[in-house]
Amino acid sequence: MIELDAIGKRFGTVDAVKSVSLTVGEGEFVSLLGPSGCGKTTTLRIIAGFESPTSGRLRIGGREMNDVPVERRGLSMVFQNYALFPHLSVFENVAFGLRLKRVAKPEIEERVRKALDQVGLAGLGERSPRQLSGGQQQRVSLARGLVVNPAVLLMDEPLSNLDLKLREQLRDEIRTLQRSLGMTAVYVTHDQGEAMAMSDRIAVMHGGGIEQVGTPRDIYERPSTTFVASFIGHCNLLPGTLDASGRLFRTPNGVHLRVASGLPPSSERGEIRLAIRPETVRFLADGYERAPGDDNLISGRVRDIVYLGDVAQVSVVIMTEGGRVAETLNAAWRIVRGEATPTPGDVVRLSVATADCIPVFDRGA
Ligand SMILES: Nc1ncnc2c1ncn2[C@@H]1O[C@H](COP(=O)(O)OP(=O)(O)OP(=O)(O)O)[C@@H](O)[C@H]1O
Repeated sequence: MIELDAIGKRFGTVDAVKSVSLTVGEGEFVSLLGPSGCGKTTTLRIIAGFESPTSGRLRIGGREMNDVPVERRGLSMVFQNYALFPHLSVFENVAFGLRLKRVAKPEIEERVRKALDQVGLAGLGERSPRQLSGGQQQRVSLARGLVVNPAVLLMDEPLSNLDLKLREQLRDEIRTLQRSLGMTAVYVTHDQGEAMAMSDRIAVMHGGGIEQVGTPRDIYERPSTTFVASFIGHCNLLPGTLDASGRLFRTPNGVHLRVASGLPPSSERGEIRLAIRPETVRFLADGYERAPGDDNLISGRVRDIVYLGDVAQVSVVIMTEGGRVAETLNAAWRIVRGEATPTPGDVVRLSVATADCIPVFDRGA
């Protein structure tokens, strides 16, 4: 449905977007996720037609769009700040696009009522936007986007002005509506939880480029770059090098870990690190001298423990076979009521599956 082919955008000397290629399928919900300034809004504005790319091609529904004006692209955009007309009623705000298109009056009536109904605002059409809460105002702007039956709905941080509870409620509503209408959606956010909960796929952006595209689960469980591993959730990132087979990782302090394969060709790689999610580290019962199956066995001493309610974050200083002190590894200890947790100074044995030791590389911004 949407194809970005090596899209770039330069403002003066700033490369806001660098050779972004991305395909969004019909009916798919894709998020552009990344920190402030990484180029996600600019990418969305290029899809919308508010900015023209400096390089690359954009196609929507198979049609070249580079020179097509905003209003002929068949899409709607929902903004962070709602962008409602304060002097028009809720009804008129939603009807605005239809009036521009000279849709007949009775049809406008019907479509606006339906759109207000879809976003849970039935009966509030005569109010002024000023008489609505932030969440209700964002619902109006969503209804205004939906009422024109767009092939594509673009959303730029639509929930970031709302409080947490409302954000969670609205994100579920938007997702349900998008699915039931079968609309294609591109959603910009810097909130990883939002991207995870809503998206079919996530494109993680950094420094104007895409670092990785994948399902929320791919991105979390199989990060391919250092940035993705650290931006999404918590992650240990051990320094070190891979041997020639690509299956054994060595840290500068002499810790050896067998790893998952699957790094891209060496030409693309910068510095390598080993990504290990804390919850994939298992604590072995006393007396274990070997890790189960093919897993890595790690011995260490507990340095610190932080209680977080459902889990405790345990930082363990790894000890090499020669008894030397090496890198620190954070592990998540699942709290069970009434059971003791490790305490600082304890010697522990840990195991991590080979498949959960993931070499990642630094793509560089
Ligand atoms: N009109 C503009 N003129 C000059 N520079 C711009 C313009 N718009 C964006 N930029 C720059 O391009 C880069 C990317 O901006 P963009 O707004 O796309 O990032 P973003 O990821 O959406 O960030 P945020 O979450 O803060 O909105 C930034 O360095 C920004 O300062």
